[in-house]
Amino acid sequence: MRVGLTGGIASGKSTVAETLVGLGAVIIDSDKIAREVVAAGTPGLAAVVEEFGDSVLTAEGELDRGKVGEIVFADEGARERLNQIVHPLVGARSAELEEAGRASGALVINDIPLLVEVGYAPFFDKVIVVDVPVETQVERAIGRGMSESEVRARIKAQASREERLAAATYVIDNTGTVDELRRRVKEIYDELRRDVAGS
Ligand SMILES: CC(C)(COP(=O)(O)OP(=O)(O)OC[C@H]1O[C@@H](n2cnc3c(N)ncnc32)[C@H](O)[C@@H]1O)[C@@H](O)C(=O)NCCC(=O)NCCS
Ligand SMILES: Nc1ncnc2c1ncn2[C@@H]1O[C@H](COP(=O)(O)OP(=O)(O)OP(=O)(O)O)[C@@H](O)[C@H]1O
Repeated sequence: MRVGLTGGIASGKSTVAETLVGLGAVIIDSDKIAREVVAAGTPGLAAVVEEFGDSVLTAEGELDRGKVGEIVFADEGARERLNQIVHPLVGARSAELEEAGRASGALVINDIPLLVEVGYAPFFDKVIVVDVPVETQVERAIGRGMSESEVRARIKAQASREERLAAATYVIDNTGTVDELRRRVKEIYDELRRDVAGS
């Protein structure tokens, strides 16, 4: 059984993922893998530099993420070109990790912020969507140090709430407290474990 976890920026995915790990699940974190595949010295980084030029590198030869963010969240064409380089690399690495996780007998959950945007929903048996209103996303992202314009540009580059909810098997409403969130996550985890045991 393939399980995906998604939600817009600052919706609470990492908090959900951390709770799932505490319950015994293995999480495959696409954001983390997306950083690894463009780390210094990787073919992924070389491909990004070929497309966007040397100016996206820091003095230390790493990807200047702030700069790339400024470019791609203001220009859909540039974002598409970056996605086309990074997403296949993330997909390949995720598949390897998923196989290893499954071999351990744990429930494996793919945390993919762009699951709906990239059209992956049909490849998952269950999709967990973390849902909050846009204004809550903005508030929480600002609380974590992002500027309002940065967060709104990212939200504009993502699926709408409605599009995400249409793909959901389970919806996690994260407008309450973190304790409430954790309780809902436990319910879903228990149900998924029962499903796996019964299949
Ligand atoms: C543009 C980059 C360099 C900005 O890096 P930065 O460190 O500021 O952000 P980070 O990677 O931590 O992403 C934060 C959040 O931004 C949003 N986001 C990131 N990339 C995208 C994208 N291509 N489209 C829409 N939203 C995105 C997601 O909600 C993500 O959780 C980076 O996000 C990137 O390489 N994006 C392309 C790869 C990608 O799609 N990653 C997301 C999941 S695979
Ligand atoms: N129920 C909640 N009440 C208040 N704050 C919350 C709640 N859930 C999460 N947060 C806070 O909101 C912020 C975003 O949460 P989190 O990092 O889990 O989201 P995310 O979807 O993983 O974000 P990103 O898309 O940036 O990776 C964090 O600072 C987190 O502590």
